[in-house]
Amino acid sequence: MLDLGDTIAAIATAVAPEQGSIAIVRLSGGDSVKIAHTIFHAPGKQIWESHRILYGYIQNATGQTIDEALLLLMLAPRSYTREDVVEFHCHGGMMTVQKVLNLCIQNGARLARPGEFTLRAVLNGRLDLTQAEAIADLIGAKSSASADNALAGLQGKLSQYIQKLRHQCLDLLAELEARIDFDEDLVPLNYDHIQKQIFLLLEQVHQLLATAERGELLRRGIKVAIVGRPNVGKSSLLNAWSQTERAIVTDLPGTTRDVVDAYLVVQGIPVEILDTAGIRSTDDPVEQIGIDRSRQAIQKADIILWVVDALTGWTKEDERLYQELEASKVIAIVNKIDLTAELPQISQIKTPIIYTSALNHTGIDQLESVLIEQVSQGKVQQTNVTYTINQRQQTALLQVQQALQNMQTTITQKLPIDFWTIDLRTAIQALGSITGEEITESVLDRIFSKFCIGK
Ligand SMILES: Nc1nc2c(c(=O)[nH]1)N(C=O)[C@@H](CNc1ccc(C(=O)N[C@@H](CCC(=O)O)C(=O)O)cc1)CN2
Ligand SMILES: Nc1nc2c(ncn2[C@@H]2O[C@H](COP(=O)(O)OP(=O)(O)OP(=O)(O)O)[C@@H](O)[C@H]2O)c(=O)[nH]1
Ligand SMILES: [K+]
Ligand SMILES: [Mg+2]
Repeated sequence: MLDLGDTIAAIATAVAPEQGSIAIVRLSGGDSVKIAHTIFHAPGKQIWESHRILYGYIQNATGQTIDEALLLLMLAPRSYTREDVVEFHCHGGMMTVQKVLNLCIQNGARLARPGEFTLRAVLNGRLDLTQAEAIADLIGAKSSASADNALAGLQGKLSQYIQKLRHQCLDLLAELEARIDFDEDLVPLNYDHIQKQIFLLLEQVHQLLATAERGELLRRGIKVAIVGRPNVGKSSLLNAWSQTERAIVTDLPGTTRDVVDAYLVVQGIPVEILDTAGIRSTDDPVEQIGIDRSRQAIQKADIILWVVDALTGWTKEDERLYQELEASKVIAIVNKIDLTAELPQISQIKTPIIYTSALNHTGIDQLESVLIEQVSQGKVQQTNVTYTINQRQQTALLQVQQALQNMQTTITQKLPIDFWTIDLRTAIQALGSITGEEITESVLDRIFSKFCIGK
């Protein structure tokens, strides 16, 4: 399944027509250098040494030149995968890299699966699992804060913390096992001291678990749908907020037909905003499809901005549609406050209310802070740690927490030490699964299948 003996090949850079002045094809494995010698011709007296760049031509079997290129050689173990790695730095675009990749395959390499270079880096001990997961996060980062967060993971901050916890558990296990084997020769166990140690371990686990929510927000971001009756200023709000002219604005109700999206970053969290067609009953089949899409956007969104016009306020129709929504997901927006000195009071709803003028760009700051408050709902705790855990790591840490809590009970009930160690071993195993010290192939598959090809 892992096929570590193969030499793998992939395009390591993004492939797009007429884009990317340089593109990289990468080889890793025992035959990399042999394949490189076959297809790459370096004129003159250039030396094939590790961490050197060679200049030359990539040629096919008939001697035809495919590209003028640079070759970077990184010999085992001084490479990303710790295997022999060869990179061809070719011309960009679509055709050349594809031809060079094919040439590598014809000469004995196999196409790499998604994440397979990084998988090899893990299996060869250069990265642990948390670092590999951080690499996928770094590539996928949509805000500077999420990139910083991923980089902290890549630099091993999270894995050091987990290793420290695991070693504390292992030390405790050793102490307990010594009692099982040579009870008579040792001083009696100090129960209070052991309970204290477990308490401290649990506190650290709790600290880590508290980062999960923010981690999820940073990685995944949030989706916000702007909805409401026609002409209340939904598209104007999208434009004002994103400081673009993404959406068409006119004074005609029913202007927006399709869902229009814009992307921005709020307090480090990537936010996708969806502007939707105004909801009303209509005979126009095109408008009706747009309204169906508004309803789909409502389903997909984490937060719904329900916009009303300050002049008309909260109408019966608003009330009817609002009843269909999940109130905890809604923020009410009273827009066009520049048109009236008397702001409508909306007493019917428990949802937060923000007053804006898309025309004058007012109320946007307040909208942002209420939005972040709403999505985190106090669950995003500010801790002094820079890294965050992902869902897989959270699941494992919850197992650790459960096992340590079980152990507390076992001790309180004065059960024999053998029972304590069972719980402790469970905790140790779960901690090991986070960094990859104790891991199964199916877990590896699940993690690396989410990677892009060439990484
Ligand atoms: N062209 C290119 N750029 C790249 C990568 C790459 O693989 N190729 N990387 C891929 O992710 C990242 C850099 N990561 C790398 C990590 C380690 C080694 C490496 O050769 N390490 C050896 C040698 C170190 C040394 O000589 O001191 C080692 O650690 O033993 C290379 C790249 C980002 N940029
Ligand atoms: N005075 C004032 N006018 C606004 C404001 N926001 C929007 N408008 C105007 O209201 C009209 C409708 O704005 P849109 O942004 O197209 O409204 P919409 O909700 O997207 O409309 P549909 O897509 O048709 O549902 C336009 O003439 C806007 O210029 C505001 O804050 N103040
Ligand atoms: K409109
Ligand atoms: Mg609109």
